[in-house]
This record gives sequence, structure tokens and C-alpha cells, in this order.
Amino acid sequence: MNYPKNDDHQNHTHQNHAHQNRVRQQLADQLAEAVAEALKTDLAEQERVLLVVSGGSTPVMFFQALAKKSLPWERVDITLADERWVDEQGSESNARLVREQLVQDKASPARFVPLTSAVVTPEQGVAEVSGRLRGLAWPASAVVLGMGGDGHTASLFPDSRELDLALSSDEPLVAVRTPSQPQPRITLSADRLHQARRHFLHITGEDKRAVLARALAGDDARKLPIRAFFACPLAIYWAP
Ligand SMILES: O=C1O[C@H](COP(=O)(O)O)[C@@H](O)[C@H](O)[C@H]1O
Repeated sequence: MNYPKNDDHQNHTHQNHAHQNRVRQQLADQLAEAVAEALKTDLAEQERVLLVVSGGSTPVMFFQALAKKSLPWERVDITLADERWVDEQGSESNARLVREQLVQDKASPARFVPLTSAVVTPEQGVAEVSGRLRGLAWPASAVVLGMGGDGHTASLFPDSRELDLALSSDEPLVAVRTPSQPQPRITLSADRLHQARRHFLHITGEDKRAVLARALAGDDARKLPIRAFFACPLAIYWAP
């Protein structure tokens, strides 16, 4: 007697997933369009341009959509807002995600500059990676930020020992240790991220909408670091 109900439930869940995927794909397409336009605008004025992207799970559809855009990708540099200090081949590596999902298709000729190095700790690696970043076309044409459930963005975590430093430093990079995170990390400083010409926030799901609403209702960036970017201004791309 329960079978039809279960079937109904399964169908409903399946439809919800399909709907969620569709709206997230639309969101990714719209964001890819906006970022491609930003890059095109700046490429008309300068020889090379820089795009800063985030890692994590959210950007996959966006990366795939952006990689299909026709642009002079050989004049585009890409780097990350932040990175886990892990092997670049590992599944947790943001660099691996960018190489596998973004520097593909039409975007294959882009130059990707990772934030990791072979040294053991991010503290040891900051100088080397900063040197690598010096050759890029700052300020970035666009920064695409993500946000975690704790309000962190890039690797600006509320519980990080180095949060004050990362929010106030005028150096490009900060090494970060965060009790809530298994690996040490390296992040672009808030100052370096602020300097970009355009800022986008890409988030999905009801949980993140609630975190964003909470963040918008206050102003202490130490509690919810995404707040440090609301005045950029920040174009918010959200889907359920
Ligand atoms: O740890 C990170 O998390 C945020 C959000 O990731 P998501 O998986 O919730 O999309 C990301 O923006 C950041 O670059 C990444 O290192």
C-alpha cells in the first residue's frame, strides 16, 4: 500500500534535484556571461588581464560555462583567491579543480598561476608565491568569491588566528592556520581582493542564503568575513 507513496516521493525528489540543477546551471551561465564580458572589456584596453577565482564545490558549473566562452584566452591569467596547502594533484586542491574544470576547452590557452609551492608550510611558501603573483596584471579584472557556511570567503575564516592580519595586511598573501580546517592554507589578503575592478559572489542553497542574510544584517567582518566585501560593491549570484 505504501509503494505508490514511495514512488511519488522518489519522483518528487528526483524532480526537485532536476529543478535545482537547472537553476544552478542557469546561474552559472549568467555568471560566466558577466565574467566573460568583464574580461572582454578590459582586454580591449590592456594586453593581459587577470581573473581571480575561488575553489570549493560551488564553481564547477561556472568554470565549465566560462571555459566555453570565446575570448583571447592566451592573454588571460587566472589565479585563486585561496588554496589549501596540499599536493596539487590531490582531490582537495583548488588548483587541480581550476586546471580540470576551467583551463579546458576554449580556455585551454589561459595561463594559470597556482598558489602552492613545493615547500612544507604556507608560511615558508608566501615569499615564493608572492613573487610569482608579481608578474600578473593587477588589479584583477574580476574576483569571483565563494562563501562557506561559517561566512568565510577566500581563506578568511572567522576562527583563523591570522584573520586580523588577512583583513588588514597590504601584502598580497597571508598564510593561515584555522582550527576548523584540516589543512593550513594560503589566501589573498582582503586588500588585494578589494583592489579588483569587479567583485562577484557565487553561492547556492538555502543554508548559504540564510548566512548571507545574517551577514547583511551586521557589519563585523571578524564574525562573518564575507562582510569585508559588501562595499566593493559585490554582485551576488545565488540560486536555491
Ligand atoms: O574552502 C573553501 O570554501 C569556499 C566555499 O566552498 P564551497 O565548497 O562551499 O563552494 C571557497 O570559496 C574557497 O575558495 C575554498 O577554499
